[in-house]
Amino acid sequence: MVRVGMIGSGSWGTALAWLLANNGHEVEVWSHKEEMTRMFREHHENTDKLPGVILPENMIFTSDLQETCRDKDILVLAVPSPAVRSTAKKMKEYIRFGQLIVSASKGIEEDTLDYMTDIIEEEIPQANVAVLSGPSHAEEVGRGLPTAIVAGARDKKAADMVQMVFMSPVFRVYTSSDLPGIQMGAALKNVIALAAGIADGMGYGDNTKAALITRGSAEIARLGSSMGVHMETLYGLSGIGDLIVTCASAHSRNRRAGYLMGQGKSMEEAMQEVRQVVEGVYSAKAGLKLAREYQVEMPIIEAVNRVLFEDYPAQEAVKNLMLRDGKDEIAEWD
Ligand SMILES: NC(=O)C1=CN([C@@H]2O[C@H](COP(=O)(O)OP(=O)(O)OC[C@H]3O[C@@H](n4cnc5c(N)ncnc54)[C@H](O)[C@@H]3O)[C@@H](O)[C@H]2O)C=CC1
Ligand SMILES: O=C(CO)COP(=O)(O)O
Repeated sequence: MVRVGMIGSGSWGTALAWLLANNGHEVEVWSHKEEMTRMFREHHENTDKLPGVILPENMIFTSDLQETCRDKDILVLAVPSPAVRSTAKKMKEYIRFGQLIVSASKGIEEDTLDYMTDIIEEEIPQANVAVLSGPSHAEEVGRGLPTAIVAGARDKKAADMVQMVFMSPVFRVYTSSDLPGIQMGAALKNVIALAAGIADGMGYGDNTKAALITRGSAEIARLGSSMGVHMETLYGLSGIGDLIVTCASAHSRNRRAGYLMGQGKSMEEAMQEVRQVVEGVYSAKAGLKLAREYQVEMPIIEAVNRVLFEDYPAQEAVKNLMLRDGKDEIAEWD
């Protein structure tokens, strides 16, 4: 048994708290709003974001960050990516040297192009930072449906610890040393999911979606190759695995937001209707910035940016993608 502090109690923090409690760990859940803590204390359930997943009677809920960080073997940070830096800043003074913090958020910070683990390391230099990522919708993890995921850390001991704590008969955890690769795949798959959702919303078919998933994966791999991440990671659970689930699943918020936009809603309207964090909207500009910095062609990521931020009609974006100059898939002719 280990003591876990869950920082963030949206759908993902709630599902992970449920999983960890089922694994026999002592879990304390921090919410940034008192009203959320009251909801948890009253119902032992996140009635707003993950209804139906009942948390144990003895689980502690609080809005006191210091209390959640104190005396914990592991802290899991599961807030939306735009809140990771500000939350880490607040946590800093409560973290002891070498305390393990696992990032469960998916995104790339737009201004700095930092991954979530970079942000945590910058803000809390005394912490030992890891990441947990992969195809893992909270709605399914919270029902105990078999899921496989990756735990990444610089240090093997930390990755092993995360594997040991999270692993269960319904939650299989692989370890990895490729922190950048895991987080690049996790952030950029959300942008491709917006494109897949837009295509669905416009009434296009499975051929279109398969093309977007495959060519989206080629874009991410091209960038990854220029940035020196491992291709195995991008073709692994946190890369292609998460890309598949987010583009295909009925649970996906990014796909759903895209769908609404494909049906003619604005980005703001779609985000409001989804009511849960749509991380692809925050990672889209970061993806485009990386493409430019590393001089890599990423036409789908570029098209999503135009549709999201320039009011560019999705029909035109699709036409442009289809009518780009003909390209090779492989070009090793004799
Ligand atoms: N939901 C899922 O299936 C999965 C989500 N994730 C990642 O987990 C992260 C959190 O997502 P969800 O829990 O799904 O979001 P959610 O939309 O279910 O909940 C977000 C929660 O964050 C809270 N929040 C908003 N601003 C905050 C702040 N400044 N400080 C602290 N909390 C704040 C909101 O009150 C809300 O409870 C995201 O980066 C997401 O990509 C990762 C894997 C699976
Ligand atoms: O990252 C996630 C699942 O792995 C959640 O994001 P989506 O809900 O957009 O798929």
